[in-house]
Amino acid sequence: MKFSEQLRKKADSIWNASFEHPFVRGVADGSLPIECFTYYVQQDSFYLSRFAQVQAIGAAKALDFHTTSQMAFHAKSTFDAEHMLHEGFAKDLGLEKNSEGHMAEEPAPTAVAYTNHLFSVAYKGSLGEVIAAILPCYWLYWEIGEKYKGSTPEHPVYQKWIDTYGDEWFATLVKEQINRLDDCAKKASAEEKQRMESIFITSSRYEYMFWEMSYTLEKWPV
Ligand SMILES: Cc1ncc(CO)c(N)n1
Ligand SMILES: Cc1ncsc1CCO
Repeated sequence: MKFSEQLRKKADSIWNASFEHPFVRGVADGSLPIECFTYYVQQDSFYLSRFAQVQAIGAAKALDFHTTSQMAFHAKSTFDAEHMLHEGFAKDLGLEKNSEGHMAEEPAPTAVAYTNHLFSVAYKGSLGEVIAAILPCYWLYWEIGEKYKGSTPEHPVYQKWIDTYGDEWFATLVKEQINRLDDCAKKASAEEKQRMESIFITSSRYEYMFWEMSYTLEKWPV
């Protein structure tokens, strides 16, 4: 079994919890309160701005020219996706970007914790560990897109979100990173692969927590 398949299997119960989360189900059937989605878009705009920085650190960590170029291309694609997806939402939902170029008035505890996890891996880990950290973000959304492709939430904003992650351009990016994970794993020691697994599980847990954060409109307690 490929290393990516092993990780996917280990994360299965965590990913199933995401598929069934009321936020995800609510987008698919149109029942999600719009204030939860607006809050999600703001926090996700912050998240993706940090995600692109982590991809760029991955570009710098790559050991060959081609991978550096591809990782930098992926950082640019994250910006393009954020722009494409969230710009439309911003108009519909009445949101604006701040001086850092994202929409969160204040990043919420889970969004800060998740992006700090990504940064910690990016600064101290190998490229393989960086890919293990960012892969659940790609792969989980791809599976959500595939799962809910046929849904028609009768809400233009929710429909656009489902269509984006069910689209072929996204699938191509995801498959490339799954292959990169397997390439890195082939060259990694047993200890490094153990770290990659643990990092992948942590990111999977944070993906679940990101839905919960959005559904409950999480705030700092003080
Ligand atoms: C939190 C989060 N994870 C993954 C994606 C999709 O890449 C996203 N937009 N936001
Ligand atoms: C993971 C992800 N999310 C939005 S775009 C993208 C991939 C950018 O390469």
